Amino acid sequence: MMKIGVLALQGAVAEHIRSLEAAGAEAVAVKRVEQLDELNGLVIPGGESTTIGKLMRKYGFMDAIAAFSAQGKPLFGTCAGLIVLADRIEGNEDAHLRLMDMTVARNAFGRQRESFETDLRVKGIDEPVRAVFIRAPLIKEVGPDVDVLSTYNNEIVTARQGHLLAVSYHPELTDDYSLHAYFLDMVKEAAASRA
Ligand SMILES: NC(=O)CC[C@H](N)C(=O)O
Repeated sequence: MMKIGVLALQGAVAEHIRSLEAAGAEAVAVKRVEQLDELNGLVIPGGESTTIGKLMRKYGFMDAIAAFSAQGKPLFGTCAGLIVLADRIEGNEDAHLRLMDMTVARNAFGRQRESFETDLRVKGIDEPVRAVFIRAPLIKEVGPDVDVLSTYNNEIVTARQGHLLAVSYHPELTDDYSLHAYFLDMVKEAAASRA
């Protein structure tokens, strides 16, 4: 069985663990870099990206996750986790892991629409995906290696670059496990190609 970690420094951790288990994976909360060695994939959850970034630096996760990614092990960033994966953040803010070739805007929906739910069409998933947006970021620009998997009002909200998956919403807050299942497929493929 594939073992997937959820970075547990801040944010929606338990919900991701539940969704990963429902999709058929073994899931664990990750608090120490040593745990990464035993994982096939890692989720970076939603929460507050500045806080997550600070704690990642403090506990040595920046280099450890970069090395994890360099082995081709998949990463899945949701909401704040998407911001953490991005190479560029609008507004002169320092980026964090800089793994995905994209520019993101934080809190991009403004006050009127701080949070809402909708059904999204996601490339590679047959049924519409239930998505909860909470003070969500948007992907403003992507490089040539990034595949856009879904848009909302013509703005990019789901993207994939090889073994890296990013969504601007919270798929873990619904009973729809299709994105976690999609990520689990990415993890299985990556593990098979490393074997
Ligand atoms: N729900 C979320 O993860 C929101 C992300 C948060 N607004 C940030 O910029 O980090």
